[in-house]
Amino acid sequence: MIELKHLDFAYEKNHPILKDISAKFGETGSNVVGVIGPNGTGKSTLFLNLVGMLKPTGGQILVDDQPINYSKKGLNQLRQKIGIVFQNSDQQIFYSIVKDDVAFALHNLNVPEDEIKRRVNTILRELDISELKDRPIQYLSGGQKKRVAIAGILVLNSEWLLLDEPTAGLDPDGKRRMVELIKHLVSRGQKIILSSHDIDFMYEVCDYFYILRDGQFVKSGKKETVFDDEKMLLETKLDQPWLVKVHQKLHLPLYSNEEELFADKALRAKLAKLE
Ligand SMILES: Nc1ncnc2c1ncn2[C@@H]1O[C@H](COP(=O)(O)OP(=O)(O)OP(=O)(O)O)[C@@H](O)[C@H]1O
Repeated sequence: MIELKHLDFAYEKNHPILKDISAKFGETGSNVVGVIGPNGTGKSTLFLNLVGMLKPTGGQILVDDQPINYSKKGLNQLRQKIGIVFQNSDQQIFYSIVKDDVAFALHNLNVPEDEIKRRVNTILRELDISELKDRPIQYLSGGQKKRVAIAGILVLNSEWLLLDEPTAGLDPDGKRRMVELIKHLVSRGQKIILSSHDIDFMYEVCDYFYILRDGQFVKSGKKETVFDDEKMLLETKLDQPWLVKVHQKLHLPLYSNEEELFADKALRAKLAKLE
């Protein structure tokens, strides 16, 4: 579990970005946690605090009940528990060829060569990018680069995966593939914390949400309830997921994804009667 205890963070003195945030990620049994909020409210800053790249200016972060240890050794250990994929995947590319880049962190941890090969091959297969193995990263598409960046983190088998804006720049097909990938990772036990402005994408993949406004969590809850207050969402410059709108305004059941809606036989029968 990742616990935030009265977390404060400021880049500059007297200009707080995160203010007295307390939360327990993983406590509710939710495996996919969404952090949503308007531009510049501190989502990326929060993520960088969670992986120890930024140090809180107040309060603390506990991972499995232990405060983060900011020594080089402590941060290396933390990376094996929490991995992050940045919004801009280019920021975390260290080698020019895919397989070398994915192996980068394992080399740093002195994992034996044959074990590295095995893990890299397994993860590339799992992410459906085996054919990219020997390709130069600079010629890959944005979606392919994103997958390579995710592979480079997953190869560490970390318990938590932080994805900052994973659908940024992806076309509808890339977005669908990202949904599938997240669902696949979750099905094999991966815990994920996500941030994205794409509210329908977030509604589809996350099961628990934290709403961040002006550096504080103003609301948190399960996907079934956290979006029920349209006024509060508008004040926070957020939209309701379209399935929640359909539920509230047309009094249809609350579906958790599009497929559920289109597969609703009772609804289809009612609509057929109207024709
Ligand atoms: N390195 C930095 N130095 C100073 N201020 C920064 C730095 N990085 C971010 N900020 C400021 O901190 C605030 C929060 O930024 P952050 O990137 O965490 O927000 P965000 O919620 O992730 O935004 P977005 O939705 O646009 O990605 C912003 O006002 C931003 O300008």
